[in-house]
Amino acid sequence: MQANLPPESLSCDVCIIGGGSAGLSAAAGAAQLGARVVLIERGAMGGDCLNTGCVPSKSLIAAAHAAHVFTSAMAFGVGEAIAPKIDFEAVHRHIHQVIGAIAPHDSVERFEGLGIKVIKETARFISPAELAAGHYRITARRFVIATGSRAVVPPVPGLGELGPLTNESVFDLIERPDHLLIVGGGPIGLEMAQAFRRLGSDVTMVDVAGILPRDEPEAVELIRGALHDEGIVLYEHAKLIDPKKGEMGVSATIETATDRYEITASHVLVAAGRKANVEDMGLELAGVKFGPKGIEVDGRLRTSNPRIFALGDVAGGPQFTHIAGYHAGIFIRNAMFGLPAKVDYSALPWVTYLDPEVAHVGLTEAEARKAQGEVVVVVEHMEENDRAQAERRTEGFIKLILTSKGKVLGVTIVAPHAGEMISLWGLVISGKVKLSAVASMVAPYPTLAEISKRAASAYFKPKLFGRLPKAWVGLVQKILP
Ligand SMILES: Cc1cc2nc3c(=O)[nH]c(=O)nc-3n(C[C@H](O)[C@H](O)[C@H](O)COP(=O)(O)OP(=O)(O)OC[C@H]3O[C@@H](n4cnc5c(N)ncnc54)[C@H](O)[C@@H]3O)c2cc1C
Ligand SMILES: NC(=O)c1ccc[n+]([C@@H]2O[C@H](COP(=O)([O-])OP(=O)(O)OC[C@H]3O[C@@H](n4cnc5c(N)ncnc54)[C@H](O)[C@@H]3O)[C@@H](O)[C@H]2O)c1
Repeated sequence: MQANLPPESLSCDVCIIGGGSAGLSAAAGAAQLGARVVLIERGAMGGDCLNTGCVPSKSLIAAAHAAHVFTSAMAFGVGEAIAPKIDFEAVHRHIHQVIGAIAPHDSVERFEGLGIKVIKETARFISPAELAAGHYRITARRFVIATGSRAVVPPVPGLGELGPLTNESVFDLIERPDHLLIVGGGPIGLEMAQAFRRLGSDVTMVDVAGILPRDEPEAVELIRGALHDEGIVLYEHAKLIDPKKGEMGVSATIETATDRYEITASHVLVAAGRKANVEDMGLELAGVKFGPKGIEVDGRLRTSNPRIFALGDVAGGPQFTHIAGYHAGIFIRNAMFGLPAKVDYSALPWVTYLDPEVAHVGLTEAEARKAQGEVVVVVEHMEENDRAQAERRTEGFIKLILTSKGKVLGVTIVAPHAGEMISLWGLVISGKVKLSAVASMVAPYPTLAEISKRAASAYFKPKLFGRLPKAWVGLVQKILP
């Protein structure tokens, strides 16, 4: 913060608010194309993903996976049934070492090295074409709002007063919670539930609706069972009532359609959805419209002020780091190359990093039926996959949603490393690759990824081994010497 300095005017081609995944990608792209770029970030460079989101959560999950190996190795004849000793301070150190290892990539120094002026201040529009950040007054040909989102504390009386953990504080814990109560069963809540459970915490989760509402019901069912088997207590379609500080930490009532449960927990984590960061930014002065979901944008990510774009979580669409990067690409094509590029989410992938992972791309069966009417569904189970058998991980499946002509509309995979396997299907959808290409590819044996070839082949099986091919083969065999 540079206090009491006289106002300094800056003029640039692109001024970006927010140094998270969206803002950093847009800044790097524009600067490398020769634009004069100013980037304003009030907090830590890297935003949520690096500091309080993807990176710490996946690091915690990696620690939890290591712990789980101890208790699951017996099935292979390895070890004995003992819970591993968890040094939670060392887990915390591991998480922050990983953040530290990635941080230079998102650092002020790296971006200054690209010729970008980085200002560590809070930005606020003062007119449709000017903003203030500290003592700077900045005018730009184009502005980008990439201010991200934050956790919502739902309006449950008493919950806010508890000062619950959110993604901003949970990775700062240096002591393992004895009993973690998680409010919200979306991807954040579930990933944290399994990770903390595997590291030895008791975990109770409550969701007003059902868990993972955007995923295929079969995937949700499988995950529900897996979490239950690991000892996570899950209340769905349930209400949290009257949480308050008690002797054990926090006490509360959970009410389902049929029962009421009194619970106590040592810590509460809120993971009940996100709110776009739109406040106190002078958006009204800039003529930028916004609503409860975030800033209103058109297909080219332009706001109601055509000089100003909104990217990433703040733009009210899907909230993923890869979408923030994708948005930055759309901005670059529009603002730098003058191309009318529009967002297209038809090949949008997402992965929930549970064990097994739940990976999806494109439409779900319900969405496809709504959009297309009739669809063809192919399901192949991991039981049929030799590698899954060898690794004793046969619980998952792949589900393809196809048109009657075999065009791929959507795919879900539930399996270890499903997130690594889903990219193939993203390419199939976005590149309009034929299903027959997947069916005829040579997949290395034995890999979990063979399940994709198997599912694609299953679609052609009735045609391949049907009456006509048989008749043809019969004829050819008569002719062949
Ligand atoms: C626990 C958790 C786990 C996640 N895991 C995954 C995952 O595995 N995979 C995935 O794809 N996504 C994941 N996400 C989502 C992902 O983190 C976000 O979608 C992504 O970080 C959004 O990037 P962004 O640039 O839009 O916003 P952010 O990263 O939030 O960046 C916005 C930046 O703007 C700054 N800012 C805000 N207002 C101002 C202002 N007025 N002036 C100056 N600066 C300002 C903020 O300080 C912040 O640094 C996860 C999120 C959470 C919370
Ligand atoms: N693996 C990933 O890619 C990943 C991981 C974490 C987060 N994210 C991103 O972050 C976003 C936010 O995640 P999230 O899990 O916070 O939100 P979410 O909106 O996905 O899920 C929130 C859940 O909280 C429940 N809920 C809402 N109010 C409640 C209340 N009063 N009591 C109990 N439950 C309540 C909802 O029913 C819902 O199931 C996701 O949409 C995703 O885009 C991605």
